[in-house]
Amino acid sequence: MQRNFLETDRVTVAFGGIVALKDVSLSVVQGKTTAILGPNGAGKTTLFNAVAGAVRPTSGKVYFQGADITNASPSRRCHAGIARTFQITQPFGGLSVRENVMVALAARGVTMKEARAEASTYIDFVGLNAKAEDPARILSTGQRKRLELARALSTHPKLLLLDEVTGGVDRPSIPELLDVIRRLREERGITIVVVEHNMEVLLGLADNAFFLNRGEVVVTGSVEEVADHEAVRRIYLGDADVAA
Ligand SMILES: Nc1ncnc2c1ncn2[C@@H]1O[C@H](COP(=O)(O)OP(=O)(O)OP(=O)(O)O)[C@@H](O)[C@H]1O
Repeated sequence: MQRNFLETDRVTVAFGGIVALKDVSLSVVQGKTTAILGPNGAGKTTLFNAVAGAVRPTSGKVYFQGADITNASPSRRCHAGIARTFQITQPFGGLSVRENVMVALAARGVTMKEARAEASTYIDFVGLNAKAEDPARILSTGQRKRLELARALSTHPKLLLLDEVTGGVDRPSIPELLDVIRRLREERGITIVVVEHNMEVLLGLADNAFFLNRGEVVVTGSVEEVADHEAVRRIYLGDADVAA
């Protein structure tokens, strides 16, 4: 059976009595940017965790590049080309931007000399050259997000899961962050899945979207179709629950 680049096949994740995901079938096309939308507690982070390997589905399967990775460890998935960023960025505050990227590279076992050279490439890519020797703790939220992207690049990802891309980022800094994300796809061929609340951002960034509510996919389609869907508009305008 021909499978898409990333697929979840009827994935259910239950934490005791709480069903965080219920029969979620997600399909991500290589080279496209896919958005995951939904109100608080809809299951977006749990879906990322199930793809990255931080949680195991209670039932269902996860496929990446045609291979069943449902039971693969997070490090095996990382090795296969899956990387993620987090809602709350966690750089080593006392280390410089350059050192933060080098630490990520060292985890891959490269020499210090190679790590320094490769780190420069990624720091340049995300536009943090001027901050390379500054400690990460003095970076703005937007700069931290870009540092996180540089760190993610060090794993040579084919698929990048971005949680709350613009969350906490001041408005004027959003365009340059989005520009980096677009270039990840255009120049590095990385397939991107984003969780993002800002509809304006999504319309300029994503091709397809999946809208989750209470752990279930309730709307899918192009990002424009999903943004225009009545249930989605209701949630975004009033934060009401679709099932209510
Ligand atoms: N480790 C866990 N143990 C118990 N319940 C959990 C766990 N992780 C998530 N949940 C529950 O699963 C549901 C989905 O949570 P999840 O964090 O995936 O939603 P989300 O869409 O990412 O929400 P937000 O937008 O607030 O980040 C919630 O009810 C949450 O409380």
